[in-house]
Amino acid sequence: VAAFLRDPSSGRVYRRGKLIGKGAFSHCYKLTDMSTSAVFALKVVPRRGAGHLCPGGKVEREITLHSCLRHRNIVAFHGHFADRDHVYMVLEYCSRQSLAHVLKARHTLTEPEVRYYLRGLVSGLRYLHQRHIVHRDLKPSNFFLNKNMEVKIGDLGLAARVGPGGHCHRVLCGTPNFQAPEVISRNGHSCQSDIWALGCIMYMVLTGTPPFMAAPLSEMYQNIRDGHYPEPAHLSPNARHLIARLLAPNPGERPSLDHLLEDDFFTQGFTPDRLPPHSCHSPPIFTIPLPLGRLFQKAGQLLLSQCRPPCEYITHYPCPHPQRYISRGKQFLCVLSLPRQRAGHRGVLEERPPLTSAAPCSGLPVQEVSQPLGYGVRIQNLAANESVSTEPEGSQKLEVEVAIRNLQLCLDAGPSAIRNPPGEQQPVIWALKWVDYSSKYGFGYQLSDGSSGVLLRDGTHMALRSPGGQVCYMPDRGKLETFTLRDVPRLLGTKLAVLRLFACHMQQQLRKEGAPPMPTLPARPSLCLLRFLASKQALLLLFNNGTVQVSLTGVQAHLVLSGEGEELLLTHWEQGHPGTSYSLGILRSHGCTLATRQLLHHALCML
Ligand SMILES: Nc1ncnc2c1ncn2[C@@H]1O[C@H](COP(=O)(O)OP(=O)(O)OP(=O)(O)O)[C@@H](O)[C@H]1O
Repeated sequence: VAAFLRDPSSGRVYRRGKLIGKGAFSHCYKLTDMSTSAVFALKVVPRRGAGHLCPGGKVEREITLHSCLRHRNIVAFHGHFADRDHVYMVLEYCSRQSLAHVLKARHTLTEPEVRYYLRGLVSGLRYLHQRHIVHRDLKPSNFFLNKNMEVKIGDLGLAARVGPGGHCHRVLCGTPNFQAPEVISRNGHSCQSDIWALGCIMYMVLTGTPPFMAAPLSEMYQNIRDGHYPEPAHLSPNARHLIARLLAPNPGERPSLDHLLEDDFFTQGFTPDRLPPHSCHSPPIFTIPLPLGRLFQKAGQLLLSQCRPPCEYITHYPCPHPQRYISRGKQFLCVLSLPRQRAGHRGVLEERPPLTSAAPCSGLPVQEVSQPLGYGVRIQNLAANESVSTEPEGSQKLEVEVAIRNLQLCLDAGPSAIRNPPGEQQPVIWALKWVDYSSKYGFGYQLSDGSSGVLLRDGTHMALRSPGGQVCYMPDRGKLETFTLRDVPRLLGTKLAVLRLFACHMQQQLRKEGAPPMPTLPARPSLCLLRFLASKQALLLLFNNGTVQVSLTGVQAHLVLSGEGEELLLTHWEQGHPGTSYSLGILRSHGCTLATRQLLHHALCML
């Protein structure tokens, strides 16, 4: 191949660079446009072999199909030309080579990485299928990675258009390990056959080997037809379940690309927005025990820069380190506020937002201290004027009052008893797990119905509802915006990333603890955490539907007050026991134990 090449139709002159690699029919070189210095990959096919540019031939078909595609997850096709000896295709240069190269170095990938790659691949493949094109040769070596670790489907040498029946010619093509049952049975390749290949790839990147690889080939083909593959027992239940769905022998039973990302594997696990380049040769670190490490820090810095303009909200106490703010025995109220600043900026005092006259407690003496991550903390001395109203407009006062009334109702219901009355088991929504990182990002929690939420530092709330992965965002009290995971606006991307980090961490913790499967309860899109309050003995959570949860610190004991009026239900969990619920009527007739009363009382004092 000449050192300089000229595309006769555009007049562009290119300099051929080093050989990147060789395929069965082609060589690939680095290529530089002499006038713009733009770098490309040059795929060179010899004309004597597969490169016959005959109409309907392999190369002709590849060029015809590939040249009209434009998608961020498909290798871009920039042009083609030919000379006497070769056909040249000018392609987007993917400097980090392919997923096959990553696998060679890594052997297996982590689930968050697999979600990341699959999300890109599903997007690119959906684009192809919408244009009635099937790839027919999906495999790690055809998934290219650019400098930013974005994944791109490439090598459309075997791609074909499907006919009106949804199938293309009944030929046996593609890599044998990834061929679908209908392909080896010569029923033709369809979009579902590509989805089968995705299942094989998912299995392979998680376990290190393809699901079907027996020798002789006839035995492997039989396993493919039967959908028999070694059970990857060490993978998470969600991963195994999705693999089984993708590898359904009946093509009609495989999930469609439109619904694939709604599978629990995606909605119940963290998906990074990008991968670090070092993940090509070593596993990226996503889950570091609290504090959740660098990734959180990055997400948090982004969050700080993307949050709406400095907003103040009063912590009645989500303040993580109260002792820091108590000075000379005086009672202080902390007002945390986000400064207008760029991500990564660490200066605080110079950048703090000005006090506005609308600030809830303006007029009081104000002290300032600095915080390492870059937000200002204004401390207001309540002792100066304790009667001042600390409730901002549209506050949570009503919910607090309702919660106090309900706690009081239970306390007043009946006398102390030696043991709790006979209860029943009811499906109750409560927080099984939480992550308090409110000093930087927010308070994340995982509910018993499988959904997770985060009360962010700017007072907004975001939840990921299960099943289906609906994202519910509350920018303000009483306002609810819902999105599918795919449609979440870019502006909310970082908040979603923080929520997913929390969710991933909590799910892993629950898995480690061997938590029982979540019960299926009706989804409540508008359910959100209003406040959390911590004392030395307990954590109290207050939800906007009036539910109050008190969880004892150090001991596995939780009390949840849900419902209202005569429907009020007090549910009690103790280590190793299932939750037991008592109606108000039962409490009235039997009373409750002193321990339960003390917990109720403690919650009342906290509120
Ligand atoms: N757009 C690209 N950017 C960077 N490297 C590429 C690009 N396209 C191909 N390569 C690299 O060039 C080599 C040859 O790729 P090519 O697509 O020609 O063959 P293959 O996919 O490896 O084999 P086959 O054609 O037999 O499936 C591979 O190592 C591949 O990683």
